[in-house]
Amino acid sequence: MTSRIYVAIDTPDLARAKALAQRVRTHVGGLKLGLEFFCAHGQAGVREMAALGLPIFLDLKLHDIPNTVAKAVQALGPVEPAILTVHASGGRAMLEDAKAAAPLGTKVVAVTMLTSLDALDLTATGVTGTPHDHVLRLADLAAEAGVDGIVCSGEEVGAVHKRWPKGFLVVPGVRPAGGGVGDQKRVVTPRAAMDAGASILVIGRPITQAEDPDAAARAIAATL
Ligand SMILES: O=c1ccn([C@@H]2O[C@H](COP(=O)(O)O)[C@@H](O)[C@H]2O)c(=O)[nH]1
Repeated sequence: MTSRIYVAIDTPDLARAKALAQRVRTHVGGLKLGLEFFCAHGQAGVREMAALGLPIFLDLKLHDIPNTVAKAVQALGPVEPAILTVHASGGRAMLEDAKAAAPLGTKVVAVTMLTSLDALDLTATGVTGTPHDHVLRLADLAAEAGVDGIVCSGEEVGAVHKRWPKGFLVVPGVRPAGGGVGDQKRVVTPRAAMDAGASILVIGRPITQAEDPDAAARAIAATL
């Protein structure tokens, strides 16, 4: 069975990105490339990573007015990522236009509340209510707009899965039991996220910063 782990290759170093991907490829289902990689290497870099033969998750978290996001999604069309992120808080029209502009085979998923934020951070941005409520509100908006799914933490994924059983639910901010959390605040274990209904997990540093990334990926995969 294909692994549900997408490894976050967060580095501006193309050679290191390729080497990491090659080391862990038998234990992961795809490669997640984010802002750090894309700002350094753009679409040419994405193509080089895609040539390794694993699905590409392009995590650019697009967030702008509908026309600008739609044009950006269109411009990304040639790389045909398997998954592409936009921010749910961009609003319904932006989400609809992003989905309409994406290639047919690309899942557009909407980031709800970053896993690096907690309740205090949310309040500080002027949003009232709990992270749970906020994520569910944005998940409903994403479903109504017709995108394929959302990104949320493992703390909310169970509730979202109940409301949107067919939604493609992406969970980052996962950490093996006892592992360092770094800048992540809403964290669960990989197993807990899968049990709650995650479609895929995004895992970066617990694999890429490990002394032996291959062994780390294998150990995490064995818990699923
Ligand atoms: O809410 C979000 C959305 C995206 N991410 C991304 O996932 C990885 C997580 O990396 P770790 O090293 O496992 O913390 C990273 O690329 C983020 O940009 C997220 O963490 N939270």
